[in-house]
Amino acid sequence: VVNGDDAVPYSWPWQISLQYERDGAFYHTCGGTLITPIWVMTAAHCISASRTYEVVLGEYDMSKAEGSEQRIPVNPGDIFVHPGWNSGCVSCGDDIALLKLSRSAELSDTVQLGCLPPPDEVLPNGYPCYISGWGRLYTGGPLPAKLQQAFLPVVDYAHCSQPDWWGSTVKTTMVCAGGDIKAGCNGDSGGPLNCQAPDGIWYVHGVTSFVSSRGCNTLQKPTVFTRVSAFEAWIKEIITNN
Ligand SMILES: CC(C)c1ccc(NC(=O)[C@H](Cc2ccccc2)NC(=O)[C@H](CCCC[NH3+])NC(=O)C(F)(F)F)cc1
Repeated sequence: VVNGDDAVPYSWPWQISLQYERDGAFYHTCGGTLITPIWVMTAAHCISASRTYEVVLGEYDMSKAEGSEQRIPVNPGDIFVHPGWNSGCVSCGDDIALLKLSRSAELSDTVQLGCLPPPDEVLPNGYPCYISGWGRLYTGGPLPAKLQQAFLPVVDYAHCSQPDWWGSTVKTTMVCAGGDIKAGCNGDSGGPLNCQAPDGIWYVHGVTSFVSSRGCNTLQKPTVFTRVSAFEAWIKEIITNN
């Protein structure tokens, strides 16, 4: 997250860290959202068939063990990438995947479920949301130890698809947010776009998908998210049948 702040510890208790194994150690590669005690929602582009993954819940400061972490392996056969995803075409969309955990997460005040928005709900321009993640602090920069967050207002499709914004790269199955000096960055992929409803409930409206290859916080190139409300039938189908 570029130009964000340290989140209040465990204030986004559905945020997870997706980690892959290399030479016997695990490394953060993407964010994700716990949506049921055994299902995590992340980005399809986070998944490589050849890798072994673990999900870390109840994480805040990556540099120390704080007692609330739960490390749960993901079995290779329990990774469901959206059938429409094309790894050579991030702008084609469908950048969403579901991971079934090998055991149930224990819910607590540091590990909670993220709520899915009403199906097909599209937020208006300027709606206040927050991105959270352990992605780079600036383009090419370091990963933070503590979970970061940044205020990222929604840029509606009418604005986001303007020629000098994302043009035809953005689709209606995506949500844009930001476009100023705050942005997601590598390592935030797969994580949530958190938006509070009038009744005070937080909903996860986006899965962090892409930023401009000219740099994470490029003006008029808002961070682009998979629009969760466009994929609820698929999410329900996968969770019901597996
Ligand atoms: C034109 C369109 C096809 C398009 C193609 C690629 C991109 N962006 C990118 O490829 C930039 C490149 C980059 C590297 C380093 C720093 C900043 C940006 N990376 C990204 O946007 C990667 C997803 C890449 C998926 C494809 N392999 N996502 C992210 O970094 C995140 F965190 F924002 F989700 C954006 C749009």
